Amino acid sequence: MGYAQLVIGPAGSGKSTYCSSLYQHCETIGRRIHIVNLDPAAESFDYPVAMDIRELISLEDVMEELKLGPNGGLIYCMEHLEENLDDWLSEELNNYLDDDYLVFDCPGQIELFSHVPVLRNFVDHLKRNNFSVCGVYLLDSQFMTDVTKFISGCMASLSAMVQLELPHVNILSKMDLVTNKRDIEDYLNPEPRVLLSELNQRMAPQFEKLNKSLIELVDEYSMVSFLPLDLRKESSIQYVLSQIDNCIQYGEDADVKVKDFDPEDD
Ligand SMILES: Nc1nc2c(ncn2[C@@H]2O[C@H](COP(=O)(O)OP(=O)(O)OP(=O)(O)O)[C@@H](O)[C@H]2O)c(=O)[nH]1
Ligand SMILES: [Mg+2]
Repeated sequence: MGYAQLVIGPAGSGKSTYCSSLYQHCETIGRRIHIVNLDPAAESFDYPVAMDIRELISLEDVMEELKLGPNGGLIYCMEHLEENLDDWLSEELNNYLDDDYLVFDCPGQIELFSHVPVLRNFVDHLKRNNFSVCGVYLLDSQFMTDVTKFISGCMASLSAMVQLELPHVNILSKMDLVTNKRDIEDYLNPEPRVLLSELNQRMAPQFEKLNKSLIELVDEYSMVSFLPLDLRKESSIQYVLSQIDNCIQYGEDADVKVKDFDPEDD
């Protein structure tokens, strides 16, 4: 059994930075993880790249040869990945051991996890290869300034959850930039009733029924639970990681690995 995180979320929400901080954290505590780049447009990395979609296809070539723009080009690259799951991905996965832990750094184009089937098929392929996979959805805390943005962030995350059908962890990223923690606290574990009343205050009266349905939806899917992530704090990274590990039942094997690092063995 392998383990994997699929790191998704809107453009610029901090996915690649999260991957690199996670890598550093794991290096510090002596835990083996591998970060995979799935973004054909990525140019530089703060982490060692274990697998790289750019070895399969180059966005630059696609844009030039097919006369596509950056987003159409990206979709083409991802569809190419989809067609090569059995060849390229399976072959790459062969390099990893049974209990290895892979973290996939995805592109930020939101259509990839709302209605384009590429990532769904990617995940299904991982599952067929015996990986236990968790969707890790990052949302930028900078946008959590009012209830309407919170709800639209929840909806985007929900569409990823419905599309991918994975255990799902929501993260509020860039907590170091939040100056007034109290503003955010309202959205970390909010009362549905409070959200509804805020929403009704913000919107014209004809939206009241819609607002009620939206809040019920968000509440029923337990979407209103975000883990705050402050990358300056090891404890924050560790907590988020432990929650994700829990979701994919990574644990018993970890004990074995810790023993491997026992200095007495040297
Ligand atoms: N202050 C602060 N800035 C952050 C944090 N995480 C990311 N950033 C900044 O936010 C910007 C986007 O970060 P990335 O990690 O590239 O975001 P991404 O989600 O990988 O972006 P795409 O791959 O383009 O979708 C960069 O300028 C980062 O330096 C954080 O925790 N704190
Ligand atoms: Mg990125």
